[in-house]
Amino acid sequence: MFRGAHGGCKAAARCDAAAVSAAAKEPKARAEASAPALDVRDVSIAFGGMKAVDAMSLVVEAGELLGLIGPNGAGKSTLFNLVAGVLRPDAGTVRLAGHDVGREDASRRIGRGLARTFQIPRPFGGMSVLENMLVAPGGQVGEGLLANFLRSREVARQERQAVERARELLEFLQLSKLAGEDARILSGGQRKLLELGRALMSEPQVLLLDEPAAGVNPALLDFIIERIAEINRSGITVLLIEHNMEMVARLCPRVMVMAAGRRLAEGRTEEITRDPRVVEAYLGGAPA
Ligand SMILES: Nc1ncnc2c1ncn2[C@@H]1O[C@H](COP(=O)(O)OP(=O)(O)OP(=O)(O)O)[C@@H](O)[C@H]1O
Repeated sequence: MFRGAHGGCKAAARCDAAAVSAAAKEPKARAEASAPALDVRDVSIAFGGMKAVDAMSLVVEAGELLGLIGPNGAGKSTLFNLVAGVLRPDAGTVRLAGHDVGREDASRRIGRGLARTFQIPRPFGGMSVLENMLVAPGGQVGEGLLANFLRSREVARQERQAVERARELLEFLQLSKLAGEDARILSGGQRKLLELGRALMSEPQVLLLDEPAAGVNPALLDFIIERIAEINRSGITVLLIEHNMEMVARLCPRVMVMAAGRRLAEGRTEEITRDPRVVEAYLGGAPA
């Protein structure tokens, strides 16, 4: 992704959908044509007897940008962890492009085209912004060390490609000027952008975004919304957890609402956000 035939993103604002996604068009993990990008069925997990996710089902069609909303503690991030393979469900199935990934760990799921961001981005301090981009997803720094050890022309070529891709993504995210800076100097919003860039490095087909607007100033918020829209237009399926309803309204034609671990409502965003049950859940009432 973001390494299009045009030779990269010379101007971030012009980094269009064609440049955005080689990945979405290159069928890395070739999907069954009709299968949803993500299909979660009756998934549950309990922590110490408390059901954080309770028989939750959710379908995201290929190319869709679905919002996942709900009050604090509803189970949204836990659901992401179940989809990403960080947590194993007590019951239920998770399918990516038709493949049951229940037995696969997080790195296998990344290999199937799944990527995610975290609610609180934690860039590697002491490393530059560019170096952060080059750390394998999940922080597998060891891969870089091994690559150094086994250096060959092929490895060197792959590394050059990765650096090129990282630079294009930084351009796309307007972080190029900061490429050589220690990632610790980034603002909250810039950290969110770096997190997004790191997720895009693996050329995902399905992207899970956990509150990309949290702690972002209004000026940067517009830019992040625009970039997420561009990523989705490139063909990448997006599942977006967000409390910022402006972002949800602008990006998501459809939303799923969770409360107390369960699906509370689902449908067109403008209708769902007016649904009295949803309003009640946000005001602290328990779901019916
Ligand atoms: N590892 C864990 N151990 C114990 N309880 C957990 C764990 N992870 C989540 N929980 C609990 O599960 C419930 C759901 O939490 P989760 O973070 O998934 O909610 P959320 O909808 O993402 O909330 P928020 O919008 O505040 O991020 C909460 O009660 C939380 O305290």
